[in-house]
Amino acid sequence: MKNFKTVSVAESEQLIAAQQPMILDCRDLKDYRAGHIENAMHVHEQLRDSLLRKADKTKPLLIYCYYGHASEHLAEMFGDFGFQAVYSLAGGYADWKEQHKLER
Ligand SMILES: O=S(=O)([O-])[S-]
Repeated sequence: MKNFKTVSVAESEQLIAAQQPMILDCRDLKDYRAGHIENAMHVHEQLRDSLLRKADKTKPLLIYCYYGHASEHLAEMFGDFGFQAVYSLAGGYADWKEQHKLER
């Protein structure tokens, strides 16, 4: 059984507004620096490992990457470690940006 949920941009916005998840960006650092979802943290290996070991497993977690593939693997890993509410952004930052471009 899948231990995380895939969410659209619209669903992720609702999630952010309602539950203030921890937001993890697993793209390259330079791309994170060039722009990221507000309040997202860049996940490097060390942060990932320390979160897996020490973070509150009941706190929702929203993970995104470029197009929504890498984030699924990471989401699965957090799910395997017992995190209870893990979400992967379908379409990744590309979709997020596209959506926000259209709104402007
Ligand atoms: O970031 S990605 O795995 O979707 S290309």
